[in-house]
Amino acid sequence: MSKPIVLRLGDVLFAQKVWDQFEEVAEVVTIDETVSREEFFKLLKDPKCKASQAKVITHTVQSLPNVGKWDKEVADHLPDSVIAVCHNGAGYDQIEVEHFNKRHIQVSNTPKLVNHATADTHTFLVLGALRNYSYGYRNFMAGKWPELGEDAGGPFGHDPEGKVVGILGFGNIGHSIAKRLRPHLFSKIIYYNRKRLPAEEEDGCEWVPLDELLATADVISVSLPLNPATRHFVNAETFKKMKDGVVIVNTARGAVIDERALVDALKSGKVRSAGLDVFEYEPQVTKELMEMPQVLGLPHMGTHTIESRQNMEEFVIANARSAAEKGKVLSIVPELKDEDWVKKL
Ligand SMILES: O=CC(=O)O
Repeated sequence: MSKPIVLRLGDVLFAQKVWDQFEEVAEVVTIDETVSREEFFKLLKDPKCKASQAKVITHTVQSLPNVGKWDKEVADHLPDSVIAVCHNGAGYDQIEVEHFNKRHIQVSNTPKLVNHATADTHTFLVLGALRNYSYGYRNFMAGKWPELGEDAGGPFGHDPEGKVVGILGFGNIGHSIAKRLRPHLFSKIIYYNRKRLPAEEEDGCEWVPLDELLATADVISVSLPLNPATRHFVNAETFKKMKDGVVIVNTARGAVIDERALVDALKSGKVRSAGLDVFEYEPQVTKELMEMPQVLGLPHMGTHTIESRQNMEEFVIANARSAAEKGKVLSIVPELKDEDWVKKL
């Protein structure tokens, strides 16, 4: 019997050994992540290219600049043989799931494995933004300490003790963030999800209505996935409802916050400082945001550790293997879980 064909779109950084093991049971066809969208479509239709008979496709964000979003056009170009797209990442906003749903193609992501690294990054940004480290660091790196004196001109920051943290989006990563923030002695950690969690899943945090979170949190931690319902969830109107001098931290997706409104809120002082790992138009960053000393920024490094990336790559292979061998991925994205065709798999 011939081996199922797995199309790998994108580079392997850490999990080559596991890919090699997978190749004992699957025929892996690699397409370089630099392939253009048109070229990718051509390969999918070319009967001489094994990609045209793929059963499973693995996908990384590295292909995004060239192949672009996985939208209706991509879904429509996939051969009928494809049953699953296995994405490497917890966030899968690059894939418009509804179009794959229509074709009964499963989409999987890599939840949970990113929790620790993302929550560590988040904690760094919360403490750094509270303490105004970005001011001092920028001046320090520019060699201005001698001329600017104490702290190289950085204004005094704030201690976490006694402050309220409000987590927007209390999922896996939100829980990991709460765990890491608790030892820093914030007075209270509150959260907002559309649905309140059962008490035993709240980890000592308290659900509050959205407006109450906005009005009472000293630090707002953004941990919502990006989808049509959460795009610009934080916008000019929500900023108005926040405390004056609030600190905003985002390690989820840039577009959950309206970046233009954030710039205005930082300019007016409504937002005192921000810790940002993600940006609405990344890798482009609004110039004004980049230049503000009250912004502690990172170039989307939330999961940038060897351990996390290795775990994620290996889990993509586990998903692909499960799809190739059993017809069903291990971690189907939540939007598809309750679909009848998925339940029958
Ligand atoms: O941004 C990182 C991820 O989605 O895993």
